Amino acid sequence: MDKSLLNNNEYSWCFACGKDNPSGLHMRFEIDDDKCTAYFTPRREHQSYPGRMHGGLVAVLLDEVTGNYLFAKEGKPSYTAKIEIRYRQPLAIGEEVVCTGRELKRKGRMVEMQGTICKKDGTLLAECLSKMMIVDETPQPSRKLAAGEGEEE
Ligand SMILES: CCCCC/C=C\C/C=C\C/C=C\C/C=C\CCCC(=O)SCCNC(=O)CCNC(=O)[C@H](O)C(C)(C)COP(=O)(O)OP(=O)(O)OC[C@H]1O[C@@H](n2cnc3c(N)ncnc32)[C@H](O)[C@@H]1OP(=O)(O)O
Repeated sequence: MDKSLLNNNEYSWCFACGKDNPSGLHMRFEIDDDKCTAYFTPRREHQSYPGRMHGGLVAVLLDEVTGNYLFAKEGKPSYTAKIEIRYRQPLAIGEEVVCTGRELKRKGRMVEMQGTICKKDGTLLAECLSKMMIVDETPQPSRKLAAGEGEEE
């Protein structure tokens, strides 16, 4: 993998894992041969209805853990082309969960991924099936940001 990509200043603003994004989730990952794992504890600012994590942010956890597995394996970014989520049980605010991403199969540049989120006792809370397209180019920042516009005043 080209480690210089990971030190790219723009990448460090990723909402899910970017270390410089003050509004981000700051996810961290462990990569094995066949899977990526992330541990995450939803906080109050991630809430939808009282006590439960917002479903859109649950989708971020699944999207990121699958995308990270593919990036670690390929050394290239991939874009989410499709993601289908089954929300089985709520993710409780303050309770750590285990997120896992794996590859199921691929055809050309399109890779089918599976993501799961479980409680520490193994109870399945949410799962996804997604399609990710591997890309050769390095994603570019928006022209406005590159020109120094679009930052907060
Ligand atoms: C500035 C520097 C930054 C540096 C960063 C560098 C590195 C990053 C480092 C680390 C990354 C680490 C981890 C990543 C973690 C998480 C990942 C997050 C991912 C995202 O958060 S990402 C944002 C949301 N996402 C998008 O923003 C995608 C928008 N979209 C597109 O960009 C295009 O849409 C694209 C590329 C998907 C495809 O476009 P395309 O032009 O390449 O391909 P095309 O459309 O021609 O399709 C070719 C064949 O795929 C089939 N096909 C297409 N789509 C399909 C679908 N959904 N279902 C079934 N089949 C499909 C067609 O039917 C055709 O099939 P056939 O050839 O048989 O006809």
